[in-house]
Amino acid sequence: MPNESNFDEIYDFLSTKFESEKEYLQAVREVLEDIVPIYNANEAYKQADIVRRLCLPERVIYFTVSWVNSEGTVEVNQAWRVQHNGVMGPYKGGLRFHPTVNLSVLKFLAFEQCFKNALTGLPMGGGKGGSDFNPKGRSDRDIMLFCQAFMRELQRHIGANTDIPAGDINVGAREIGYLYGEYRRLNNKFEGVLTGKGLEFGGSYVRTEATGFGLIYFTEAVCDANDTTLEGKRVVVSGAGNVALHAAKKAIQKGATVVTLSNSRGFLFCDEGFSESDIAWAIDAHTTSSNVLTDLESKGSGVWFSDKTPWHVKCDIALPCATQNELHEKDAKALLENGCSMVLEGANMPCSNNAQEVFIDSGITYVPGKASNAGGVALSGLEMSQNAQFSQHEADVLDNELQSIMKSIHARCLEEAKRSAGKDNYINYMKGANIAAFRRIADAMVAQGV
Ligand SMILES: NC(=O)C1=CN([C@@H]2O[C@H](COP(=O)(O)OP(=O)(O)OC[C@H]3O[C@@H](n4cnc5c(N)ncnc54)[C@H](O)[C@@H]3O)[C@@H](O)[C@H]2O)C=CC1
Ligand SMILES: O=C(O)CCC(=O)C(=O)O
Repeated sequence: MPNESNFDEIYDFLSTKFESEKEYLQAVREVLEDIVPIYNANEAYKQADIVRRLCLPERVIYFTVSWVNSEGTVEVNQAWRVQHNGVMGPYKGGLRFHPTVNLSVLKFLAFEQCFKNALTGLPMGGGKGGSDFNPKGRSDRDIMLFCQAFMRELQRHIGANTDIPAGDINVGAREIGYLYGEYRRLNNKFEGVLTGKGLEFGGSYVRTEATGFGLIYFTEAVCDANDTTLEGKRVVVSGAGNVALHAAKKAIQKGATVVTLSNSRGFLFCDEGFSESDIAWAIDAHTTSSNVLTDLESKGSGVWFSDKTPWHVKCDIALPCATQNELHEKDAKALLENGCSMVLEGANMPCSNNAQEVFIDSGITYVPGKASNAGGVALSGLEMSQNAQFSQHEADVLDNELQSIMKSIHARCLEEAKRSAGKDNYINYMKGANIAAFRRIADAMVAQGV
């Protein structure tokens, strides 16, 4: 029996079942509007009830992490791994340690990850995980103890061909090292079960840089499609973590002027643009400093604005690279008023639905993170294949591969956006990304049966 569907029917079904999961519903809503017409036009998709099945995670693992900190006190944290969809390959996606982590946040991230991973063209399904543990201000030893306790639970659900976690907010090289060490000790296996590992134990060159660099390679492809370049463009970046700093570094190398960086406490403004050495310093310091941006100000670079976001700063390009829902409708309007003509997401879902509408209605270029920040997971895919071959490729080879993957993601999105463009010929990258990814996943789901 074919399952004809419409947006309201599916969205109502999900919002009744998961009423309190606002981030998950937001991410699903963003995709559903674009894919329901594609679904309804395809008998095989309808026969297999693809849309409803694709919106629901295949498996959600919940566990409690009880651990003893370095002072001997027992601490208890909540943790999850959402294995959303595995038709394209082993579940793949990062781990986030942050007090705001909950099931809704991880379900939205895992859902988006499936679309992102499909866009890379590599054989990876989508997943995401993490914990409400807050590593800020904790000793190195506490972080190690937490990571070990977390992995003692997680290890039974993952594996190099099953589910391969990586880093995300507050999970970088140090945490991946502790997690990997515990997995190896418990399983007596040296396998590519995590990506983002140290170069000495199966890590890949360019993985650390890949998300931020990939974002700039995608931006270059957009510029190219619009007969322009990054040279001389003013760029507003939010965030001051892995993605933001590597995006800033590559943008500067391409001749752009990066005028802001930010964190949850405010933003740093540098009218003449940060130098490459400012950013190199911040890349070294950001995991140990309690506020790398005020430290940068103390070194004479930029002016710090407490409790403010960077969206009212004049720019040509905005790159939100911090966290979800950091850019709202009023911020989108401020960016437009100040001449911004391109917004490309480095973070996952940083723009609210209303902000996205402002960009799209105004006709400026807006690219969702599932396309523009896919460089990180793409390089993770390359780390997995290096691990499977027990090999390690050179940095320049991997950087070239990253550039070519970002170009082909851009081409896939552009092709679908052109195909679905209205009379105004607006290139809707969000629609292009959603549809291009959906077709790949839906075809794989049909092929694998119900
Ligand atoms: N690390 C990776 O490879 C990838 C990360 N992402 C996404 O990029 C974003 C940033 O991740 P990373 O740079 O890896 O994390 P990170 O932990 O290195 O940096 C996060 C940055 O965001 C800032 N931040 C966090 N919450 C904030 C808030 N409420 N308001 C303003 N700033 C806030 C932090 O101060 C920090 O500067 C996240 O949305 C993540 O999901 C996406 C693709 C891959
Ligand atoms: O490298 C990975 O596996 C995941 C990266 C990630 O979490 C993301 O793309 O949001």
